[in-house]
Amino acid sequence: MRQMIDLSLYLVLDPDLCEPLGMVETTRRAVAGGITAVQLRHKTATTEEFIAIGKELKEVLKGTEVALVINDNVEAAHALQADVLHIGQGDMPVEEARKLIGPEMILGLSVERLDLVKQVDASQVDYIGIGPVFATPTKPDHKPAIGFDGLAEIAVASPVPTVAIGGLKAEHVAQILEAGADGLAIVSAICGQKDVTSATEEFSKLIKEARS
Ligand SMILES: Cc1ncc(COP(=O)(O)OP(=O)(O)O)c(N)n1
Ligand SMILES: Cc1nc(C(=O)O)sc1CCOP(=O)(O)O
Ligand SMILES: [Mg+2]
Repeated sequence: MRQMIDLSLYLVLDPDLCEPLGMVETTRRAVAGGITAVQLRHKTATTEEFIAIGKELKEVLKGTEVALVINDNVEAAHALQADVLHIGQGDMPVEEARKLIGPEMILGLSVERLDLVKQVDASQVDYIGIGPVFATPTKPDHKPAIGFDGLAEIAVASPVPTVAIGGLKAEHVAQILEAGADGLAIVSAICGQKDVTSATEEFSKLIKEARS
C-alpha cells in the first residue's frame, strides 16, 4: 500500500526563477513557510546533476513530512529513493513508469483535458496535476489554459487526488479549493520571491482558512 502525500501546498522548483537563492535554499525557506511537497523540476539537468541536487534537497527535508517529488527523470527518482515521480502525458506510458519505479513510489501524472482524466488508472497513478489553470510564462510550451471551470470538471471526474497548477497566486487559493482540487502547485509565486518564507506562509494560511 502506497503512502499518499499531502498535496496541499506543492512547490515546483525552477532553477532560473529560484535565483539568486538557488533551489536548495529556496526549499529550506519554503519548508519553514509550510510547503507539504517539493518537486525538483529541471528541464536541462543531467541525471547526475539531478541526483546531486536531489541529495541536497533530501538533507533539507530530513525530519520533515515534506515529500520529495522528481519530475520526469525515473533514474534519478529511483537512485534518490524519492517519495514521488511526476510524469506528463508525453513523457512515458504510465505502465512503463510504474514498472520502473516499483509498487511503493507515488506516481503523479499531468492531465490537461477532460478526456484524459477518463483514462487515468487509479491502480497505477496516485494523483494528477491539472493545468494550466491560467497561462504562465514559467512553462512556455504549456497546453491551453482551462480556468476554474475546466479545473472543476476534471477534478470532479478524477478517480485520484488532484493538484492544480499554472499561474496560481495567493488570491486564487479559495477558488482553486472550491473547484475541488486537493492542493495548489506553485512555481513563480514562491520561487524568486523577495521573502520566500512569508510568500509560502501566505498560501498556507489561506489554504487553512479556506478549509475551516
Ligand atoms: C504537479 C505538476 N503538474 C503538472 C506538471 C507538468 O508536467 P509535464 O506536462 O510533464 O511538463 P514538465 O513539467 O515536465 O515540463 C508538473 N511538472 N507538476
Ligand atoms: C510546471 C508547470 N506545468 C504546468 C501544466 O499546466 O502542466 S504549468 C507549470 C508552471 C507553473 O508555473 P507558475 O506557478 O509560475 O505559473
Ligand atoms: Mg514532464
